[in-house]
Amino acid sequence: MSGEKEKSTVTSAPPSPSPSSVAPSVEFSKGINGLQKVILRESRGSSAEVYLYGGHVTSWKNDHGEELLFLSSKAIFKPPKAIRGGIPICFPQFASHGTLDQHGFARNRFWAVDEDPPPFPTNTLNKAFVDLILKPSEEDTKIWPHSFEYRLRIALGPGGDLMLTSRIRNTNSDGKPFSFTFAYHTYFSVSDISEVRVEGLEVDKIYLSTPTKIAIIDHEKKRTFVLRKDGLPDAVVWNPWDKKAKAMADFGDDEYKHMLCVEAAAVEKAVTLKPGEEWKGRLELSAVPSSYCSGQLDPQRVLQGS
Ligand SMILES: O=P(O)(O)OC[C@H]1O[C@H](O)[C@H](O)[C@@H](O)[C@@H]1O
Repeated sequence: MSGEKEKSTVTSAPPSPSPSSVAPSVEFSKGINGLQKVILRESRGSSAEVYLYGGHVTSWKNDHGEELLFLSSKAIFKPPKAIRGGIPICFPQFASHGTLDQHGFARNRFWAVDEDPPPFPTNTLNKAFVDLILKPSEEDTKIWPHSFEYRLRIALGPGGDLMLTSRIRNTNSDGKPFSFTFAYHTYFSVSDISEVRVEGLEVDKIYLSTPTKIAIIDHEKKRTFVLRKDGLPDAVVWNPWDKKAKAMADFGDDEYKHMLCVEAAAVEKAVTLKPGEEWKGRLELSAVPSSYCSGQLDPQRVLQGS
């Protein structure tokens, strides 16, 4: 990892009361290169780290302290470069499907802590969570001429499940709708890419209308990641493999062996919101002992040229 050492500065109170003896906690501290990060801890020991830069989850550990996400040892924690690994947010554009830079701009903007988010229907008791918000700057509206409020809740459940909920609202005052594509570009940490199966899929493909549950089976680790998604019909599977890995400055030559991106996405059909309308897209990740099997993805139903 590049840059300065991390240092802890501020500790906040837990976000909600907990019936268990050790309450879930939320701690604000300085991470790499002094960038602000939030550490979520759950009572049984699992944890997650979120950088305000990008609204980016960089770490998710189970209650044995094992890292479940891949983060490149060469990740550059310096704007405007997006952090390589963890869970980058691709918004308002996935990949190069549009006029913006690859994957849009949400992943390289500074998000703020949302002090007073509108209520969530879900129960937050016993969860460590943080609410972030992104609003466009004047510069952003020059490249994407729309006004929006993007609220992101990142929560760690009592069993160590990681939940990301995005709520995106059109706040245009000119009466105009806007459309976007989206992905949670999750980098899973795997023992050895040759020992991993995603329901028998190939890499660098966009799978359309997938099941809402996807299993990533790591045979060597005897661990299965279960991805559940809502509001996100598609899934992207990506690994750069050897040649592309060598060409990427922020990625180690051999690191492709230890990562796999499976991305819950809305790509085929852009989401369109009228002023005042809100979209919700949810990702829930859990890591369970193998072997788990969800529904099969259809290798015939892929978006060509992805
Ligand atoms: O290098 P990035 O801009 O982070 O993009 C990384 C990758 O993201 C997606 O998964 C795309 O399908 C890939 O084609 C792309 O290379």
